[in-house]
Amino acid sequence: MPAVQCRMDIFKVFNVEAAHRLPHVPAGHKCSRLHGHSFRVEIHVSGEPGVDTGWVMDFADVKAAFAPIHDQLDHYYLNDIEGLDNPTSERLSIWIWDRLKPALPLLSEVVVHETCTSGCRYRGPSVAR
Ligand SMILES: Nc1nc2c(c(=O)[nH]1)N=C([C@H](O)[C@H](O)COP(=O)(O)OP(=O)(O)OP(=O)(O)O)CN2
Ligand SMILES: [Zn+2]
Repeated sequence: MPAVQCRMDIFKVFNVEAAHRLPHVPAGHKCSRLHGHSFRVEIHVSGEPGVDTGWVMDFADVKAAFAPIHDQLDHYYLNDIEGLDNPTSERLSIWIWDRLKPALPLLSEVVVHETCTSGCRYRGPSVAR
């Protein structure tokens, strides 16, 4: 009998206060104006819990990996940040993934909640065929 596989997804949630505007929306669109959000960012990590630790990885290590990214975003005007000149939820998810993945190889998903009712879920680049 093969050992039971127990792949799990763990996550940690971070708050990012930031301002932005969307430069490519049609004239008169509300998001062309400068405004701010309390972004909620979920960082998901997938793997098998260790036999002894009982965890996929320590939540504190997820927090430590995300800290430099949080520092670059929190209380900033996102459009000023390199690579975020058009800071949609989609672009922000990719931006976070690209910077976090090297430090967090088990990263499986980045979720950006821009408001209580809208956001983006990104699971990394599609595999080229
Ligand atoms: N696909 C996307 N659409 C929109 C984005 C985005 O990043 N990706 N962003 C915005 C705006 O930045 C806006 O702040 C959020 O839009 P919206 O959900 O319409 O905000 P509301 O709070 O007004 O939504 P309710 O309908 O009142 O819940 C727009 N679109
Ligand atoms: Zn917005």
